[in-house]
Amino acid sequence: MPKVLLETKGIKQYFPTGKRRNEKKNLKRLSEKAVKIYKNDYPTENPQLKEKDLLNLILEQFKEGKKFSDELNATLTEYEARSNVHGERLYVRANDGIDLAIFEGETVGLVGESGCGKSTLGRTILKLYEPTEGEIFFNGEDITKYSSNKMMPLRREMQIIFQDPYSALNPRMTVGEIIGEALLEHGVFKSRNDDFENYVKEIMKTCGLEDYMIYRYPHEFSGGQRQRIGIARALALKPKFIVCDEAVSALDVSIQSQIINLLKDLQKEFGLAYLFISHDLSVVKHISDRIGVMYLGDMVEFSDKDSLYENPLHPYTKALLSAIPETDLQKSRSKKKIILEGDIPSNVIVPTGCKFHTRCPIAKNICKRDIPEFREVEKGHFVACHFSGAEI
Ligand SMILES: Nc1ncnc2c1ncn2[C@@H]1O[C@H](COP(=O)(O)OP(=O)(O)OP(=O)(O)O)[C@@H](O)[C@H]1O
Repeated sequence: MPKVLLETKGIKQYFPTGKRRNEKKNLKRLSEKAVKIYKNDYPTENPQLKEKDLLNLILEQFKEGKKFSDELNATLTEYEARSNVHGERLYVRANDGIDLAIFEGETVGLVGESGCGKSTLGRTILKLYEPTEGEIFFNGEDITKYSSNKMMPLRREMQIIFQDPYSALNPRMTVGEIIGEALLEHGVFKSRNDDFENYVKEIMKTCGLEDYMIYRYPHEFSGGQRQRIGIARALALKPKFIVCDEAVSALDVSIQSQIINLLKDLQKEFGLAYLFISHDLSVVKHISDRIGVMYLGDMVEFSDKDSLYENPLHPYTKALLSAIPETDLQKSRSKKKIILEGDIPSNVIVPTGCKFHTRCPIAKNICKRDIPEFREVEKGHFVACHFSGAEI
């Protein structure tokens, strides 16, 4: 049985956005708008009711699933979401209670649309952000409350590779200095002596970089080579765990597969565990053992790779998978495309009930009202949906 290396329990990461102002005005504006549309769409229904009572009636019907016009639906959804915000401040709810376990030597992929909170989770796990709520364990040690000083020895074991190989490397430092910086900081070497240089060259070689590059500057290299430099830097301290945050997204497809193969080789050689963050499900497929799908700060599905691709249970996962292009023409023709309507809602004013209900093709009344539990429906396959697995 593999050992759990990293675990999060109920991680919440809320970023304050400022004071909540004019909320009463907003609600008033929305309720007036809803009543106006309703009166226009159904001029003969309940003309005797006062505005307030009419609004309550409309909201009741909305929750019961009555089909209104798109405009009225959108207005009522926003009204409900805004009524649902408590307290004085508004927050960006980047992570809204995430449980995750990563085993030694495995790769967990994390997918979801831009802004759903993947990077925030990766950074919170590394304690680059303090979590608003929840707990983080590394190697069984509760590191939630560790100060940056106390985190220092653990930093050797937990590293990150960033998306943009162009901006992530200091242009004033040579490749050797970039890769070796952490070695000096952590006292692995006292100075840039011969042993230091040989060690850096060895790491470079492992990452497919040649010796001569050690005295060169990042701008002299291609995107793929720069990403190799970023990987070498992360690897220098021989970590156990690396967060790869969109590590191949900025690269050409052919270079992407080279870097993924390099990451896989390094994993085998050093027994590394990765949290591999990407918005692209076809990239994640090549490297992950297990995959989590995020939507608006929540983990909505989590499972081993095969189960997820062969038997997706959440309508959002199904929609993401249906968007992957098929190379086989036959398969491509028979593949059902699920087009999600509308935009991702704000993660400040979040929808009530299941956050996905505003875009979900199979949403029912309960979805507007009740938050679905994140539950294990098959061994190791978790999903947060009232109608998991239902046909779309
Ligand atoms: N330091 C911060 N302060 C305030 N809000 C933040 C901060 N970092 C992230 N956010 C917000 O949190 C939400 C989640 O962002 P995050 O970068 O984690 O998403 P993501 O899924 O990684 O998206 P992308 O792939 O575009 O980076 C976004 O709405 C973002 O604007």
